[in-house]
Amino acid sequence: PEQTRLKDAKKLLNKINKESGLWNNKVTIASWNYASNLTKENLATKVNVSLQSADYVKKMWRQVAEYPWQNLSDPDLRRQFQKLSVPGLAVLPDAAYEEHQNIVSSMENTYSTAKICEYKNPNNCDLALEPEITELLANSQDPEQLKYLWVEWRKASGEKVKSLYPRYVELSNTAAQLNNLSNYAQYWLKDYEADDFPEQVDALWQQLKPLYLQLHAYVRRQLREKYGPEIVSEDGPIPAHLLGNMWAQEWGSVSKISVPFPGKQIPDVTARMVEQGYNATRIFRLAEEFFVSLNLTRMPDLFWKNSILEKPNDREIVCHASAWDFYDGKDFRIKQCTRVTMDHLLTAHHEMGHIEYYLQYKDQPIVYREGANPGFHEAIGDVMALSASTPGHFKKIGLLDDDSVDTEAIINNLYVKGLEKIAFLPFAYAMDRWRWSVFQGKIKSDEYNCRWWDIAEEYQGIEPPVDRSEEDFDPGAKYHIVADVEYIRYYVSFVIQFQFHKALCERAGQYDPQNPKLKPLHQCDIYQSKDAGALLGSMLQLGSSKPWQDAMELISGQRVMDASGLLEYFNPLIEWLTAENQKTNEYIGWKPTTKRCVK
Ligand SMILES: C=C(C[SeH])C(=O)N1CCC[C@H]1C(=O)O
Ligand SMILES: [Zn+2]
Repeated sequence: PEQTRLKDAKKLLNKINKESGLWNNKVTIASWNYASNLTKENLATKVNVSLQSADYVKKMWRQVAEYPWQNLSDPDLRRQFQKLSVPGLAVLPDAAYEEHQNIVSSMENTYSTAKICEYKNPNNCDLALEPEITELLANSQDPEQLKYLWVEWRKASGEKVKSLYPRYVELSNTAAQLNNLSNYAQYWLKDYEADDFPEQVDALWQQLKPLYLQLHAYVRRQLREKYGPEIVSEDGPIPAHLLGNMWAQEWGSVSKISVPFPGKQIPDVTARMVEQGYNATRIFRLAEEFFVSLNLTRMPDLFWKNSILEKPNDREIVCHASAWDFYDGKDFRIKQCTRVTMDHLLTAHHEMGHIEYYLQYKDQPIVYREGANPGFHEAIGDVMALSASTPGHFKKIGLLDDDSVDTEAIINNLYVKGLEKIAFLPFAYAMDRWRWSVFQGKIKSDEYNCRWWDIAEEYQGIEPPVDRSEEDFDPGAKYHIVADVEYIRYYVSFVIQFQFHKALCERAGQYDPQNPKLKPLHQCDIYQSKDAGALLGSMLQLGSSKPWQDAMELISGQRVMDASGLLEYFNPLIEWLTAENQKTNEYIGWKPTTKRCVK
């Protein structure tokens, strides 16, 4: 009878839940130990533990496959079994799984330990991406030095892992097929629970591209005025090395030379943070205080004890910021090579958003301890940062004196935010447009690099500072490519975080589209709103126990991703940029690059 079957099913799920919790904890500890001390011994231990864990996963996988769970009457039990039936890479045969682990660890190690020599000083070849190269790229205004850093980083990172990537693709696709999915792109996309998800992503891009074109045209003009028409053309792609970021993924660093109203306040609080003696711990305590003000959960003591918030000077570690769940309901950590800058203050909120999500769903079954979809997990911290980085909030915490909100100040603030949020969209889309095509076999290994630049030109309207070739492997110069981390999650996050922001601002009584007497969306600060915190917390507690459309409906009343929050937030900027580009008769868009990519 059905009751007996349900009782049996729950018993099996409880057993699997307990076992997989223990194995996840062991694997996460071994992964943490390697990522925070990149030695051969720690790598061997990590691979060894994950192979043991994979043996368990394969056994569990077979047990689930033989269990008649598909016709259980309880949809929640079916959902748990469905997730257990697609366990991922661990179902590769041991040798293949070990090879996949070693390839990814090797690519990530190369990236994390890559060094280049100082520009015009071959005696110092100790520059790492974090902090040295990142800071030079953000602050230098010497186009030759910028070109040098851009090229040398790619030689030291991407080019070094080029030979490994085809085998990584092959093994990843094999794993996907063992999981009954056609390729690794489909394996990644399954987490978005929508057959037309790529089309949803493209529809959002069609809606947002006009914003990007206006920002692109305005920034290109500003860079041309700074660096001259020889380097920055009137109607071509923007040379990627001038945008203040190694991957041109966010352009915040060029605000100082391009802000619309230079005399007015620019909300870059880095200098004030340094002046006030901010350090890593104080940055994270400030972020925590924001979550606590919403009546969300504070960081457990273990978090402060086990996290690594500053780059150690006695060993090599993976400096790319990350947040870790150890699946025991107690141990949650961040690893970040924190610098005292506004950018890292925002990143601290981003990472702590992951920890808050872990804390909120820590009592869910293991299979549900993930975001409603991966984009949700990336959005939470950014939603806090949207409030925490308003001029009004910065003034409240003493990081900004002038929080005036006259038109010119508003345009400056939205411009700085737009360089971070609007510029990012085509980059994030391009990242997985390229990888989806690679996993689907539409891009072959002998055209990896030139197709990468076709896509970067098509979506971002950027070009390399020098010709490229298939000797290069520029995708491998970006962390998520070498570390096997899916990226469309960030594109989703940068859209839905404004949907969440709008919903929480309304719940906090800070914003109402029908009431112009309240503040505009971009000035909303949900700080100390227990109502907003309760609404957000109720969504976070779900983990992935419900389809993301249910979680979206709970917080925003909608069951779809919707760009109108982002469009509303940036509306004053879009109007200003459009008018400004008309005034200067700017060419909107870009003609094909003159740079070549040699097959
Ligand atoms: C901060 C993290 C760790 Se989840 C990150 O990788 N981000 C955050 C924004 C986009 C993306 C990147 O750096 O490429
Ligand atoms: Zn993240």
